[in-house]
Amino acid sequence: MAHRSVAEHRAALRSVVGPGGTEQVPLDRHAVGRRLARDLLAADDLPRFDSSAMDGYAAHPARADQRVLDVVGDVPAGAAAEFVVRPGQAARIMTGARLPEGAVTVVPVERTDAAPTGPAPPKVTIEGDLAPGQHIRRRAEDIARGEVVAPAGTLVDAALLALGRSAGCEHLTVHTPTRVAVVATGAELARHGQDPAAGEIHESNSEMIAALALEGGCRVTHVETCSDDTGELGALFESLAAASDVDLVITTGGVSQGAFEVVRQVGEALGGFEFVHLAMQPGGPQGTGRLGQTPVVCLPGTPVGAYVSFTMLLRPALDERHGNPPREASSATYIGPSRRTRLGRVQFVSAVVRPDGTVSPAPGVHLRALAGANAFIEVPEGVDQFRAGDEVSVRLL
Ligand SMILES: Nc1nc2c(c(=O)[nH]1)N[C@H]1C(S)=C(S)[C@@H](COP(=O)(O)OP(=O)(O)OC[C@H]3O[C@@H](n4cnc5c(N)ncnc54)[C@H](O)[C@@H]3O)O[C@H]1N2
Ligand code: MOO
Repeated sequence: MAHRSVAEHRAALRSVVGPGGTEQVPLDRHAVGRRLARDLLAADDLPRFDSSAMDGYAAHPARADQRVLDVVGDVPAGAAAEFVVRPGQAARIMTGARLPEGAVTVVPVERTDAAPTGPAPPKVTIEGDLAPGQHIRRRAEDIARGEVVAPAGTLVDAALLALGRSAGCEHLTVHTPTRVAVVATGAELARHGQDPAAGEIHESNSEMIAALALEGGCRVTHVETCSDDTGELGALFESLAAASDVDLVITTGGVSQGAFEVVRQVGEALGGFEFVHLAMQPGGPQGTGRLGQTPVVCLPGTPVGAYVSFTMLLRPALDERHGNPPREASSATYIGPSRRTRLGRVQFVSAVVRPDGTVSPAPGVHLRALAGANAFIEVPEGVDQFRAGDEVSVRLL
C-alpha cells in the first residue's frame, strides 16, 4: 500500500471532489451561512431619497438669523409631500420621511416651541442655529444603485440580509451546497435505536459525518449503514451513483488491512479506486474513487480517525468548493504533561485551547477527548515529543 503525506492526500481529495457550482437563491434567511459567489450589487439607492433623521421641522429659513417660520404642512413617514417649502417656511416631518422639496435643514422638535403631538401649529419658533444640511440623510449616502453591497466571498448573515434588502436586492448568487451521501460500513454496527447483539456496537459515525458535512456547508441527502457484505455495498453504491441528489459519497470503515474490508474490496473490484496509508495518526488508512461521475471519499472506521480525516483532509476541499476561506493553523503554548509521538507521521491530539493562548490535551481518550476538545494540536512528522512551554501548532475546531 502506498504511503502518502497529509498534503498530498489533501490535494488528492481536492482533485477528486472538484469545483462546485453556483446558484441564484432568494435573499432571505435560508441563505444564511452560504457564501456569495458573485458581488451583490445594489438594485436601488440607499437611502432611496433625502430623508429626515429626526422628528421635527424641515425648514427653509429666508435668512440665516430667521427663527420664526410658517408651517405649511405635515410629512408623515411613507408620504411624499406635494408642497414645496419656500423661504421662510417649514413642514412638520417624521424620522425617515422623505424631505419635501425646498427644505434645507431639519430641526428636532425639542429645539422648537411646538408640542410634539397634536395638530401642526401655524408657526414654529426655532431655538439655536439653523445651519443647512443638519439631520438630513442624503439619498444614496450609504450605497448608490449599482454599487457593491457585498463582494463575492462574503458570508451571508443577518446584517447582509438587511443591507441587501434595504438596497432593493431580491436574489443572491451563492455557492451551491454539495449534496452528500454518508455510508457507514461494518458488520458490527447496530443502527441507532436497535439493541446491539453480542459483538455489535452502537453505530455513531454516520451521524457524526453527516453533522460534519452540514457544518461544512453541505446538504446531507442520504445517510446509510451497510454490513460488510460486498453485494450489499455494491448495490448501495450502484443506487447512489444513479441518484440525482448525490454529488459526493463519503464512506467510513472497511479500508484497512483485515480480511473483511468491504469498501476496499468493492472499490478495487469496481476499479478507479485508490487506497493509501497516510503519514497521519489517527486516520491512517484512506481511499478515494468514483462511482461513474460521483466522487467517493473513503474514511477510516475508527470514529476519531474518521473525524480527523474529515476535518483535516476533506473539509479543505469542501471549503474550496463552497467558497469558504482556508482555515489556517494558529499557535499556542503547550501546558500539559510531556508527551511522546511517533516520528514520520503527523499526529492530531484532541486539545483545549484557552483564551490566554495556552493549550493542553482534552481529558479522556478517543471520542470522550474529542467531544471535550475545541482544537487539535498538530504535531509535525519530524517531532517525537513535546513538553510544557513548547509553542505548538493548533487547529481550532
Ligand atoms: N493490520 C492492520 N490493521 C489495522 C491497520 C493497519 O494498518 N494494519 N490500521 C488501523 C487503523 S490506523 C485504523 S484507523 C483502522 C481503520 O480500519 P477501517 O477503516 O477498516 O475501520 P473498521 O475496521 O471498519 O473499524 C475500525 C474501528 O472503528 C469502529 N467503527 C467502525 N465504524 C463505526 C461506526 N459507524 N460507528 C462507530 N464505530 C465504528 C469499529 O467497530 C472498529 O472498532 O484499522 C486499523 N487496523
Ligand atoms: O488511523 Mo487509525 O486508528 O490511527 O484512526
